[in-house]
Amino acid sequence: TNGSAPAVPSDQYDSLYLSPVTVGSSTLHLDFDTGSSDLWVFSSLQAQSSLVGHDYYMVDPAKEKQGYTWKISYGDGSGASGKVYADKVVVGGVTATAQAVEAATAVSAQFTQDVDTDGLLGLAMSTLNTVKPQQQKTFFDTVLKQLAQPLFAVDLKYHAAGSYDFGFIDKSKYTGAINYVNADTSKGWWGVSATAYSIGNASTSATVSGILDTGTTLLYVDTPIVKAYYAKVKGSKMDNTQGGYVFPCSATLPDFSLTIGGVKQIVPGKHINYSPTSAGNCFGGIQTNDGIGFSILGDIFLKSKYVIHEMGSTPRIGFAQQ
Ligand SMILES: O[C@H]1CN[C@@H](c2nc(-c3ccc(C(F)(F)F)cc3)no2)C1
Repeated sequence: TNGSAPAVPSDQYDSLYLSPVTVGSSTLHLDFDTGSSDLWVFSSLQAQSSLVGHDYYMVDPAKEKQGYTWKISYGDGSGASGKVYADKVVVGGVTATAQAVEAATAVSAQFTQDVDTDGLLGLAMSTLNTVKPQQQKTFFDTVLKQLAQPLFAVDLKYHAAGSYDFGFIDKSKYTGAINYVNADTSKGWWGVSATAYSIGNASTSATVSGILDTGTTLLYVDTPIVKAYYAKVKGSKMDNTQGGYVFPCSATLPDFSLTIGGVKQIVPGKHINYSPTSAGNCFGGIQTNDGIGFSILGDIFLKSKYVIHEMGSTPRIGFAQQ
């Protein structure tokens, strides 16, 4: 079976995208994350006070994987931990009958406060799964053999609902050719590399290696590239209080592109105005990766494309223009 689930922006800035998932007998709204590999949910194991505003998984003790635990932390210091159950998970009509469901016993304040997010569904390689004593499969790995094609396609949109397709490529969601490159999955992520970047009409040769990450809001690249970009934005500055580059909301933002597989993957300038700040200017969608040594191609990069993640004998990534 194949299937498709909507990806709905959680707020007016596309901070994250939420998709409906049936877990056991509950329907939750999860953040599909191609940068991690745990399917974890808010659950009835938590204190009632932590569940206010959230949908949550009613655990069935008979389905517990006795002695299994999980604990995960994310780039921003948020995180969660808990116990593991084997239960039915349905995404867009695609059913995993005994999927490892990681039920939270504790979640960080950032998650408790984000009342729209009821958990995450990881879509990176299962080698990054945090369950002990035995690593568990992602939803995608669990359903892989029942899919017509071993792939899922990501169609995140700018200030609009998009979708995640499982097992098929939807021709109505893109124009032009799909440009495929091999994926570097050796570190557990969907890794790609670019041979150049461009700011407006000016192109610069550079090696930009990065991971595709639907769970990260912005586009994080090496500092010299960030500086070169905002040098083209009048009135922009690095604002440490706001935690990144900001600019006047009226500024005209140049397009940015990364050349992947010989094809320029363009991020429209409009997408790079992420949100207004509390200080009356606007926060950039391109920010520095703080020298972590690789780029994070998050939603700002992804939301103008249809991106196919194919787990064939050689993992590939296909880019097409929305
Ligand atoms: O680890 C990397 C894998 N992908 C990135 C990711 N980060 C989150 C996240 C979602 C929601 C929240 C909160 F609700 F604000 F707490 C925090 C982090 N989801 O994927 C980082």
